[in-house]
Amino acid sequence: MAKQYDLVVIGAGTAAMTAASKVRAAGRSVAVVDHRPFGGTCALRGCDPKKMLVGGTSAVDHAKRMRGKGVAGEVTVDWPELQSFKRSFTDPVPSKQEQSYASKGVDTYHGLARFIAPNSVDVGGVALSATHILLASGAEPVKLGIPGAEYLATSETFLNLQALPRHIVLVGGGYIAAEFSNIAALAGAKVTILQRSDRMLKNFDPDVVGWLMEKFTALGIEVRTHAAVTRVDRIDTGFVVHADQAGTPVTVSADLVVHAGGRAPDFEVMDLNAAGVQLERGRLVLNEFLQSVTNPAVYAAGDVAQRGPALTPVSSHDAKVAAANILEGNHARPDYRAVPSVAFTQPAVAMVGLTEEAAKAQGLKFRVKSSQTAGWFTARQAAESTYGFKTLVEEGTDRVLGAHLVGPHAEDVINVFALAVRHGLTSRELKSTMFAYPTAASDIGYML
Ligand SMILES: Cc1cc2nc3c(=O)[nH]c(=O)nc-3n(C[C@H](O)[C@H](O)[C@H](O)COP(=O)(O)OP(=O)(O)OC[C@H]3O[C@@H](n4cnc5c(N)ncnc54)[C@H](O)[C@@H]3O)c2cc1C
Ligand SMILES: NC(=O)c1ccc[n+]([C@@H]2O[C@H](COP(=O)([O-])OP(=O)(O)OC[C@H]3O[C@@H](n4cnc5c(N)ncnc54)[C@H](O)[C@@H]3O)[C@@H](O)[C@H]2O)c1
Repeated sequence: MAKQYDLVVIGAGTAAMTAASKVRAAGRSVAVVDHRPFGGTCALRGCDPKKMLVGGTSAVDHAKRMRGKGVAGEVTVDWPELQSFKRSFTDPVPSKQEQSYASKGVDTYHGLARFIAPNSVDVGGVALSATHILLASGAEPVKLGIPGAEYLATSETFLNLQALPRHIVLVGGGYIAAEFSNIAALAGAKVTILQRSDRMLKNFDPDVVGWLMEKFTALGIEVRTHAAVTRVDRIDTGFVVHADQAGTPVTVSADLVVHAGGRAPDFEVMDLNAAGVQLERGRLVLNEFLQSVTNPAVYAAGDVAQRGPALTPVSSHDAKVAAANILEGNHARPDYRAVPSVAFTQPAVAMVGLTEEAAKAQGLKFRVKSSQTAGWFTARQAAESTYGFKTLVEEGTDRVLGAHLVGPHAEDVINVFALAVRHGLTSRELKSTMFAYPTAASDIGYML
């Protein structure tokens, strides 16, 4: 006989923890299912382990920048030690998460969840039925559909490398390529990025990314744009990556080839047909309440929902919305205004709100202020030559529409702009705010 719950959550990542906790706190019975260690992508295979590695490589970058300015000697990354440092965070995550679920009275199941009926899933021979089922099953690297794709290492493999290969090729030029190239280059590897588009980090402002590319060059990272990877061959000494670079076939040899070509949900294993959950062009068909339009028992949150950007804060935001609708009936809608986004390069690049292109497309009248500011104190004090910004402010209302930053502490300063954009603060209000000095946030007034 099937075990009965008010809510079954598929996945045990960020979205799952938020939704399960909220629904359980309201007194409902909840089960969480994952076929991998509990904790999900961000804590185990994404944001957090990545940032632990960045902790080491950014220290090396800073030491290098300060050489001849009061810091002497060679500082290098000890990769195995840095990996141990990372594991000091990641290793305890699954048991902590399971303890957290247990302490809340949430049941946990290990195995792949597969629908067997509109309200039921099978997990390794155990049937779970529920009034509601939340898909919080995240995303996986997309299938690149090229010969030799099986030779590509995933981002997870890269984050767990016990030894750093000499030459790494990254297939793709988005977030993962930007961040991993910096980690690998600062740890001593030769890095080549093969990016199909005309530039890296397409979500970010082109000028700001252009300034960042100068730093990539300084780090020795080779970025090839208009280079679509078409095939990967395995040879005795490693791999040969074939690409079509602006119509010309090129090859690059590598010791490791890493998939950085995008992520998408994998619905195959879940058998959505058995639940009557409709997909359209690879996406769940959801209403404004994050509920399946064809099976009202099913909601979705986070990367699997593909509604907001595939970022951790969006997963928890979606989960709060879905939990509220499950508990109280449909009334909450996700609000994706001003989701800040950061690529943790050296230095970080960050954005929030509208790009110039998007603001123009919306027919808005706005002023742009933009400058490279390596001469400002924030950059000089950090001995960082890459520092710049672009801000968009609406004419008439004076509302801050968007901010695009690259430089020391951009990953933190962007949150102040996020507050302004989300809550409709004006440029005047931001400029009249006192920020502690000397901090990078104290530059905000000059950026507007
Ligand atoms: C390398 C990397 C770095 C990143 N860095 C950042 C960052 O710095 N900042 C940021 O905001 N975002 C970052 N992200 C994105 C972020 O990790 C995701 O947006 C977020 O973790 C998604 O959370 P989620 O709860 O939606 O899904 P996940 O955390 O992916 O959880 C889904 C879980 O569902 C399980 N699952 C899937 N199918 C089934 C099934 N059928 N049965 C049972 N279990 C199943 C999976 O095993 C997985 O554990 C990064 C991603 C990657 C890959
Ligand atoms: N700091 C962060 O917030 C962070 C970090 C890492 C990942 N993420 C999340 O994970 C997602 C996946 O990251 P990602 O970097 O894999 O994807 P991405 O979508 O950021 O970039 C993928 C890039 O790969 C290119 N590409 C695809 N196939 C290619 C091919 N055959 N040859 C050459 N280029 C090819 C695409 O043109 C695209 O520009 C991100 O979209 C983001 O949501 C976030």
